[in-house]
Amino acid sequence: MATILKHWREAATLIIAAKSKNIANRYSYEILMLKRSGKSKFMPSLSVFPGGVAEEADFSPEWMDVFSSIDNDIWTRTFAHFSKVGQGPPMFSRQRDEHFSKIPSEVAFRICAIRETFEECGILLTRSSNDNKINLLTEASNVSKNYGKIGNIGISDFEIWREKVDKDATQFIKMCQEFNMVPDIWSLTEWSNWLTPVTVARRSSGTDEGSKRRYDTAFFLCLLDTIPDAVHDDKETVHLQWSPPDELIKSHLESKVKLAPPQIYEICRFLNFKDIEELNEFCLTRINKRVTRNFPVPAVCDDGIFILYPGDDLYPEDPDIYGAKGPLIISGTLREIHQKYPHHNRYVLKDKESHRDFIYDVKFLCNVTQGDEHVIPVTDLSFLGMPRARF
Ligand SMILES: CC(C)(COP(=O)(O)O)[C@@H](O)C(=O)NCCC(=O)NCCSC(=O)CCC(=O)O
Ligand SMILES: Nc1ncnc2c1ncn2[C@@H]1O[C@H](COP(=O)(O)O)[C@@H](OP(=O)(O)O)[C@H]1O
Ligand SMILES: [Mg+2]
Repeated sequence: MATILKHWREAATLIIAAKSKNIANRYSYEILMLKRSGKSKFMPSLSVFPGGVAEEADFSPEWMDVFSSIDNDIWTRTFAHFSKVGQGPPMFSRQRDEHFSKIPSEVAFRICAIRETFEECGILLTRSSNDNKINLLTEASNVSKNYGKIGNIGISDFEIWREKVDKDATQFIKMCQEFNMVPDIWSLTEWSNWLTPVTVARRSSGTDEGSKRRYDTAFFLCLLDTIPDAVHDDKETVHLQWSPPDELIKSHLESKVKLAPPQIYEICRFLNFKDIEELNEFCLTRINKRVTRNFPVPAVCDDGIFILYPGDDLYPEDPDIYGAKGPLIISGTLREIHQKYPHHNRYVLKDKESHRDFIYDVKFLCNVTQGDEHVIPVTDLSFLGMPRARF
């Protein structure tokens, strides 16, 4: 069914925000980050949300039976909801082989995100038939909380199944059958979608055959009412941390944590929500909304390099997603360009004057909403003691 396409691979990632015990924090929740191994071919040593490449097993028609055996009525309504929720970005709406189209891709990529999270950090987001009420996405008016549910399979089975699922994704179906449970797809909000830029893929693969190192990634968000036990796998991931969004950004700016632009962009969106309950309410407003794909377009100007995102005045009408054309060249200095084209959704990577990466918030400029009505990232980090953006 080709989750490995000609130009990129399809993947899913899960942002987990859990209610914090530390009431002294400015933000009432903490976000889970996993540091990737230095041996990883893609984004080595960077901190990311748990996630990875989609497998055929995530799209298996066997999931139909697994879900309907838990609660046929809820599965029927959930299936109906996802089948008519509106056209999402291409990775959700594209045609697949019939065998892999039996469950909606909105369900399959949620299964992928939940499976990868279980493999990489041991958080198991599942519901069993004993969990009396599944909050139905389709009945938003009746739902006031959409927090995730952690499954319990007993300590002795836990690591055995984690290992099995890591080796073979079809084992996730077997595990759900064995313990009479289903992935808690209902608690995952579709949050964003990022397609890796061509230049990044070329850099990390070392060749022009960058398709293995490009990902069309569905980002989901799951809220938890308490911080669960979690341990990194010590293979693909070497460190695990929970941090409030402001501390994560601060750590990044102080070079204590290395983050890539998509993760920075997403964490800066969270800076809009101080309380996890505000975040929950925002998620409930997005139940019937779809995200648009974020395809970053690098641009070179007289004194620097920056990345353009959709909605920016300079974002191309027909972005070069296959990398056939050269880099976008824009004449003028960064300062001139920021003033001449005032609708910003851009990230300044380098300025030639200082011959180093920008630090502080001046890096990241966003003052436009995108087509999907999502919140925009907070870019003025002066409340963290960082200098204000200047041009
Ligand atoms: C796709 C992943 C979940 C990792 O998959 P794996 O199988 O290796 O575990 C993860 O990489 C991910 O979350 N990707 C989505 C974001 C992405 O593609 N990042 C690339 C960042 S680089 C960038 O945006 C431009 C910056 C630059 O240096 O030019
Ligand atoms: N011990 C380890 N150290 C570094 N990378 C590892 C690893 N074990 C697995 N991986 C890499 O993690 C990726 C699988 O991640 P996921 O399951 O999240 O999709 C694979 O990358 P490639 O797909 O680039 O080969 C695999 O090579
Ligand atoms: Mg991974």
